[in-house]
Amino acid sequence: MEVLLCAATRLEIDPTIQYLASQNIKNIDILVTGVGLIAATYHITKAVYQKRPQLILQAGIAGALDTNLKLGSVVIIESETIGDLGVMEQGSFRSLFDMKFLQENDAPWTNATLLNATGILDELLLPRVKGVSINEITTLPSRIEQYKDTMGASVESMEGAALHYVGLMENIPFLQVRSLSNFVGERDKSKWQIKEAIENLNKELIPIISKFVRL
Ligand SMILES: O=C(O)c1cccc(C(=O)CC[C@H]2O[C@@H](n3cnc4c(=O)[nH]cnc43)[C@H](O)[C@@H]2O)c1
Repeated sequence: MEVLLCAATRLEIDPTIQYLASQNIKNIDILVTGVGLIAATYHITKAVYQKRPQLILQAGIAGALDTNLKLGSVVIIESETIGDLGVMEQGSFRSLFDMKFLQENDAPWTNATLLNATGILDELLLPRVKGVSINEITTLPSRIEQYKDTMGASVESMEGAALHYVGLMENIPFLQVRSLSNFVGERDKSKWQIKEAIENLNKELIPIISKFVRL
């Protein structure tokens, strides 16, 4: 099976890149997309057309919106939304669905979410959560509540929805794996656990990859 493994930054998947190189494993393409939805969408789409992978894995760190989640823990994403695509009007946020630019089940959306219904999640024992992707890293408490309460999201990233959108549109199985480096809204980086999150993410990645590819 040809697998495309992508991340926003090389640092996030560097231990896995090193491992794959040390084992001389060739049927996994590595893609560093850059940070953000636009860069991720462009680079994933380009790689899909050039390589036609049978599985796209996106791995990275993320912020936890749900304070019951543990920093450093690894989760898989069952659905994605885009948190800040719309308009702030009279104190409340209206999404493209609220504005009627999109219907909730227009492809590739299912009930206004980008759902991973490929069955891949069933093969893994990791906790499943809902993700929200944003362009502007969230700091406002009211926004955090909105993403949690209105969108049901537990984790926030800047690229997840790009993977789900492209995977669904191109009918390619995909999996988003995230490790929680910080609580959303916490800008004091001394309280982030980036090192632990990257270590734990990469510890999970090799067993996940080996489920789909002979290593
Ligand atoms: O500061 C560092 O040492 C460092 C090392 C590796 C990666 C980073 C990043 O900041 C990566 C940005 C990447 O992480 C996701 N992310 C992480 N926390 C959040 C958050 O609270 N809200 C949104 N996104 C988050 C995001 O997907 C970025 O691509 C820093």
